[in-house]
Amino acid sequence: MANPLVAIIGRPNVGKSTIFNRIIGDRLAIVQDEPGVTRDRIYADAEWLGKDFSVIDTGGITFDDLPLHEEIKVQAEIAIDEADVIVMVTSVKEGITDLDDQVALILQQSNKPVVLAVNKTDNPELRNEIYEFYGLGLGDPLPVSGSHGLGFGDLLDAVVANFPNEANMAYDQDIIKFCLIGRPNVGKSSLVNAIIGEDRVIVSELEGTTRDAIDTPFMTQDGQDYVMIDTAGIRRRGKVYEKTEKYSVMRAQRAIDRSDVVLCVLDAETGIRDQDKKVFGYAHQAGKGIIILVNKWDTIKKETNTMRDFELQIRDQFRYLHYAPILFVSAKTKQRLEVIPELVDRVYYNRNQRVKSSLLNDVLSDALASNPAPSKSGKRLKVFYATQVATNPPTFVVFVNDPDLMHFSYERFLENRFRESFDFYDTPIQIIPRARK
Ligand SMILES: Nc1nc2c(ncn2[C@@H]2O[C@H](COP(=O)(O)OP(=O)(O)OP(=O)(O)O)[C@@H](O)[C@H]2O)c(=O)[nH]1
Ligand SMILES: Nc1nc2c(ncn2[C@@H]2O[C@H](COP(=O)(O)OP(=O)(O)OP(=O)(O)O)[C@@H](O)[C@H]2O)c(=O)[nH]1
Repeated sequence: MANPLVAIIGRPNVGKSTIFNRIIGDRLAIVQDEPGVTRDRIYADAEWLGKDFSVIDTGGITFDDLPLHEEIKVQAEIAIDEADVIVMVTSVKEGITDLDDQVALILQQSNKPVVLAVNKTDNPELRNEIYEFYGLGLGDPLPVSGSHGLGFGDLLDAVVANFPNEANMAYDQDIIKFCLIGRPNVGKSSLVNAIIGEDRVIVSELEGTTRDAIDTPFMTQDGQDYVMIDTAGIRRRGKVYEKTEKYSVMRAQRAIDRSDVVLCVLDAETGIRDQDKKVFGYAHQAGKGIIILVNKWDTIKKETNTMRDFELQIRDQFRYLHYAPILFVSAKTKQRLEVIPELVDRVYYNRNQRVKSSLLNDVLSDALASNPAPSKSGKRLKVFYATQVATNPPTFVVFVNDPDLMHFSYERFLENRFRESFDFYDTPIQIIPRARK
């Protein structure tokens, strides 16, 4: 379940972002009007010959107060700490530079697999010049051209060949994976400690599973296994790069990708900030089950409508999370923390439901009868039938006469009908309109 992570590193201007974009292909074409981290991306999913992985362009994590050669060292450190395979990018145009040598030295001392890409090899003549790159001591240099899209087959073959054994990376299917995300200081670590510290929780070693050192497995007394993914980054404390925003966003994205359910933590004391919206939006886009935790509830003076008003604010500012339950908690007083595992269970269970086609289509016909499909420029949308094609998140293909006639608001209407009729509470639902000939 954890996709292998590939880090792209190299000195400025060698073409890292060009190569990043080539590797992730058209995945940057993200639907507009959706919240989340869409621009200026340094982390994305990719696929090669049926193998899924994630890529990070460490060149995008910059440190204003560091001189260049120090900045590159930190980028290399991030790659070594996080990635399964590192792609070091150089350029045939300039040959080996001092900075290349420094980065190569750091990589040699790590025991991470490195694939060496010699970029800007735009034509066959330039291929003769790549041999000097053996001098970096990182194995065979592979010629690529980011701008012309050359050499990527061999490059990705070499990357994929270095992936760790899949069996070692997967948690068992019935283990519920969740993570806590939120901006610095909202209380993620305190929540983690308070949840794990509960008497009803037994920290288990998940025998037989090689678990990621940054994850915390535990079991509740009813025997349900959980893995808290990337335990709020607490084990990386002390690294220079820990506090930079791009790094923490990347880290959160990766934790979200690996989880079934995401606990989005807000701070009651400071209220909602713009920064909260970015990663919450990503969790929604990734189709995860979402629970909103309002932490530090102990700091708030309560009057009759305090909770209701706060809830209205959340609903207003996070409209796309209309399905997510909200829980007001305190890591300090432990208020309502005991509800969290139950809620995580419920979200997980709901997202994994599979609905019988006959029932689904009964609900669909009722929905169509109560609110007929709209028409657009004289053409009316006809909806024929629906079928559930996936769980976790629940995904439905709806067959129609012309998918272009499916308006967002009608899609939302069907989504809500399905949600209410089948207890798909707390989870995004995906609806894919498809033409039936
Ligand atoms: N000739 C040639 N130019 C390339 C190739 N790939 C990238 N470039 C150019 O090299 C320059 C740098 O490319 P980027 O992808 O921005 O390089 P980068 O390593 O991400 O740079 P930083 O953001 O400074 O770290 C741009 O002008 C690209 O158009 C290539 O394969 N051939
Ligand atoms: N009053 C009150 N304070 C809290 C609560 N939870 C956390 N805090 C305090 O908030 C501060 C930040 O808590 P952390 O748990 O370190 O927050 P974090 O989100 O892990 O922070 P980063 O590691 O910086 O991302 C600490 O001083 C905590 O003691 C709470 O429920 N009530």
